[in-house]
Amino acid sequence: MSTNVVLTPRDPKLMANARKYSDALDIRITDSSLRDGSHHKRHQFTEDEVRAIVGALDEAGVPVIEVTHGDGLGGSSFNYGFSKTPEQQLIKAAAETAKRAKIAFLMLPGLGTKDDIRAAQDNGGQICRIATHCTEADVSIQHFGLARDLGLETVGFLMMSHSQPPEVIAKQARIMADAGCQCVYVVDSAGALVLEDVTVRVEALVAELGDDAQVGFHGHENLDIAVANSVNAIRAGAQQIDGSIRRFGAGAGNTPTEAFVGVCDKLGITTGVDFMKIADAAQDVVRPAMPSECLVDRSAMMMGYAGCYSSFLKHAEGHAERYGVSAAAILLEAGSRKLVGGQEDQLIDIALELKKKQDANAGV
Ligand SMILES: CC[C@H](O)CC(=O)C(=O)O
Ligand SMILES: [Mn+2]
Repeated sequence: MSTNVVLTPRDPKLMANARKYSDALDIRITDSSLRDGSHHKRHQFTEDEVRAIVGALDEAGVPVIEVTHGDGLGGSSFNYGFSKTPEQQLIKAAAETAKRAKIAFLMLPGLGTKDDIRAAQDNGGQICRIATHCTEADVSIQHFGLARDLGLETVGFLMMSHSQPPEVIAKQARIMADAGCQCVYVVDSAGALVLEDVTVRVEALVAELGDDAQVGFHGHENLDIAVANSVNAIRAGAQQIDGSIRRFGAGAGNTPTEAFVGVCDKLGITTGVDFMKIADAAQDVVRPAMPSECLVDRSAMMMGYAGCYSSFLKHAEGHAERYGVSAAAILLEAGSRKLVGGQEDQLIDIALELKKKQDANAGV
């Protein structure tokens, strides 16, 4: 367990790397509300909402803004939920609106294609974020190769990082870095990592990657500690951190960008984001575009507790209503079965099994 209690002085080589990718900021924040928040919004973003949110984030100084369907390029489908507005149109609107921020997009190999990456770049996307389950980094190799050939900046997402020990995800991070990934993220998809769980994973990646690639952290708020987890990630050497303004993300949402910026200000960690402006943006621009607040409610807590993929929440709520069972019970069971993204259909099986048990208990 780490004994770090203050911001770790960085290796000068890593800091040089940070300057290369992060414009001399201590850490670089990526706001994911227009991608991770797409889950909470059931993929119903309009172009006007994207322009308004990008404008406000850009004005506040957020350096990177991610825009895509919640499940990444090509996610608009029966299984994941159809987008109201084609994501490529939203990426284009974001790129047209941003004056300073770079626009990032997410893709999961097998769901998005190489042509989707090319289209996103044509529409103004500059950072290609490629996500795999944390034991399957090898499926991203050709996509990182393409992204680098196209001159895109690259980020890798090791999803469900709570489910594997540090040494396993460090080896997976090495696969991504060798394939051309410039920053590998520990992704706490379930919001299940608790404080030192983050520290040891980030430290393992930093040790493995050295100055070959940066390390990032993407948190979820299901157990209400995403800001603290993100600070731990920085102390362990992470140089890129994801937030979502107003926590607008899957499950209980992500690390709230505005609170995180405030905490960084107080800790002397430079983000380049103006706290007053981001606080205003959260309240005045982003909240009106949200269908509801992202809450640490019973279902969200079950996801963090059981290690369940945050984007299952809306699917589980739909099945719970349809079959008259508890969404929290579906999510708890999905966590114990270790379901991963792409297995959304199995939530229906769980709901039906719960219904059968419930009916049997009631003598139906
Ligand atoms: C694309 C699926 C997923 O929402 C990516 C992500 O943000 C996570 O795993 O937390
Ligand atoms: Mn997420």
